[in-house]
Amino acid sequence: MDSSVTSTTSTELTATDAAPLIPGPATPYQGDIARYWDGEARPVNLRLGDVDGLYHHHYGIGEVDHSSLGDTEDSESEKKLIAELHRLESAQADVLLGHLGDIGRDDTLVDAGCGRGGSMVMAHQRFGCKVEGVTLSAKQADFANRRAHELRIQDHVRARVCNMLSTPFETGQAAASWNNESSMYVDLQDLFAEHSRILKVGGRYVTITGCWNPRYGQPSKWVSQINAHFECNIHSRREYLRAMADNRLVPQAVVDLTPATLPYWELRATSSLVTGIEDAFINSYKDGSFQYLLIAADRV
Ligand SMILES: C[S@@+](CC[C@H](N)C(=O)[O-])C[C@H]1O[C@@H](n2cnc3c(N)ncnc32)[C@H](O)[C@@H]1O
Ligand SMILES: CC(C)=CCC/C(C)=C/COP(=O)(O)OP(=O)(O)O
Ligand SMILES: [Mg+2]
Repeated sequence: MDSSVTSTTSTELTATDAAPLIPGPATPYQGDIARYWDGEARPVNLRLGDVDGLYHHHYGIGEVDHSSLGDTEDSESEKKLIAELHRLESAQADVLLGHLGDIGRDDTLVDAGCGRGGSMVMAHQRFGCKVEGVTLSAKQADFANRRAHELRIQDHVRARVCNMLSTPFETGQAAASWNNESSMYVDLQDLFAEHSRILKVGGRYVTITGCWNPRYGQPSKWVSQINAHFECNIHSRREYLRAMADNRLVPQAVVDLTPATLPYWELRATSSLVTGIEDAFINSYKDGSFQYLLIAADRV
């Protein structure tokens, strides 16, 4: 499924009718990121998504339900472990959506860096509203739109190939917007300026992100390893708060999800679907150099 590497170039992203063509990546870096996600087909993402059709590219939170895993190693063990990892990833999205505030059916939400669209589907199922997503990857946008069609929610859930720093949304159009593990690919001042523009006054912005901890001093070797693995640039916690303050986004909740995500990583490290990045997350969360953070902010 979806395993081929795209043949498009950085300047000519293609899209289907469902994912209308928007001008290509603004920078060569964005072209690299578009190619990265166009070519991504890791079993740890596809097999988890196959559990119930919600395809996530983010990590999990919450206690592991050991009773769901069974006591003995048998042919079903791996299936149970995959289902449990997926449950924890969906729980993460649930927590993010729970911080969006009161959302009505007539509202529009924006998912910046929407991936294959799992969070968008969950948002629509929860609020009944429109959800607009943007991703640099034409493959991801097509995938998300295909899922929306299969679920017959294509009138409410739509992904587009688009740079989240320059979106087609009207000023003040969004009741709420979010980045779920997608803010480490962009400059935060530019990102929050765009969220601030598209959010209505009184609207809510939420991010769940990995950030380096200023108390550690500088990005640790584990943080550098995660950056290299995903071609991203993890920001510090301080940078998030400063860039929000500069762009009329006032934190209403800052939640350290690090203790809540460790069980997910420790379980994932025992699975056959490991990708090799598990130790970097576990070690950096444990030595305090890296944090898994939720920030919910009011647009004032
Ligand atoms: C780790 S995935 C997260 C996907 C999704 N938020 C989720 O939780 O499943 C990162 C996403 O950010 C997107 N992204 C990175 N830079 C972007 C940019 N400048 N504009 C739009 N999307 C971007 C990628 O295309 C990818 O979909
Ligand atoms: C918290 C941080 C720093 C996240 C970096 C962004 C990222 C790649 C998220 C997970 O994507 P994925 O679900 O495709 O990754 P994996 O294949 O490892 O599950
Ligand atoms: Mg994943």
